[in-house]
Amino acid sequence: MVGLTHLALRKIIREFGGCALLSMEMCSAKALPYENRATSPYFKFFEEEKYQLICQIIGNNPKKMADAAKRIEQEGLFGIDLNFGCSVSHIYKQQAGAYLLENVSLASQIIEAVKKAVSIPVSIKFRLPTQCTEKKLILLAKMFEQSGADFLIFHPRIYPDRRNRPPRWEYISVVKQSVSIPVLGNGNVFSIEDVKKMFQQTGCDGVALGRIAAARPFIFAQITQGFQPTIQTYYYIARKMCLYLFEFYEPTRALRLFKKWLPYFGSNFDFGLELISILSKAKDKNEILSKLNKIHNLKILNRPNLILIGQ
Ligand SMILES: Cc1cc2nc3c(=O)[nH]c(=O)nc-3n(C[C@H](O)[C@H](O)[C@H](O)COP(=O)(O)O)c2cc1C
Repeated sequence: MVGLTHLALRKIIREFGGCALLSMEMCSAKALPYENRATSPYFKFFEEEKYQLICQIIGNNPKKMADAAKRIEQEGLFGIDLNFGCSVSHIYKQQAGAYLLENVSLASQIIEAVKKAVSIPVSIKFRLPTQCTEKKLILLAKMFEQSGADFLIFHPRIYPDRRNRPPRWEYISVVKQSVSIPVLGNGNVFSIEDVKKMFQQTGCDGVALGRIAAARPFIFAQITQGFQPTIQTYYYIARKMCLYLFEFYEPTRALRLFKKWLPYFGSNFDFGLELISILSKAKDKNEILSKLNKIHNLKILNRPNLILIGQ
């Protein structure tokens, strides 16, 4: 997730534990072969997370996507995810992301080229195509499988649906039933109960968590290991997020990333907007930490208020 699944968030998630696979921030396929890990703001990872790390690439040129995939394999990461789901308008206009759902032949060429170039797992992250019918969705999922995808991550929203419309989980079942490769469902899963519901209602093989992972990085440990957070857990996360961001990134970027993360963190609390407003006025690491020290009496919501947050 752009601006969210950076080194700092991933490190906090890994420290709590319980997560199977993690995704980096999306990388441009065109740029990726030339990225320098020491200076790139996106193509950054720790040695110890490589075994569970997926790098998502975006682009529409089969050769460039294959070259990017080779670099990811050479770096020793777990897998490659092809972004066929991004609906942000400048990406769509460049005929990449969700646009590829409307050009099935090019999408298929990309998957085939990437699969031919590497032997690590290749997944497809996609959403509902426009003017979606069940038939169109089934054909699409089958095409992904036939072209060589190892698993699918499906977010059942149509381009350009906004986030206030709920994802249509019933379409996850349609995808699941049309292929024999694993299907991970995604969309508005914000609690253990939601995870259970998604498995039960859709028959999916796994669940991909987005915004809740930023709001509650312990969610994986909570689901798979019974971790019980306390109010102190939340203060700890905010402090760690600040310290890690300023350790891993230069100060301007670190401050920007901290502020980008704040609405997700704030969504956990009653009067979260007030918390966001206080912390977003901070101008550097010390100010964030000192403001955090002065925040007391946070009231945790059972369910974070994430529905309207996001791009
Ligand atoms: C800030 C932000 C950045 C995102 N960036 C990406 C991205 O780079 N690639 C991607 O496949 N999805 C991206 N997404 C979409 C999420 O992966 C996910 O599909 C969506 O948020 C729905 O899942 P959720 O309800 O669990 O958050 C992004 C979402 C947000 C809010």
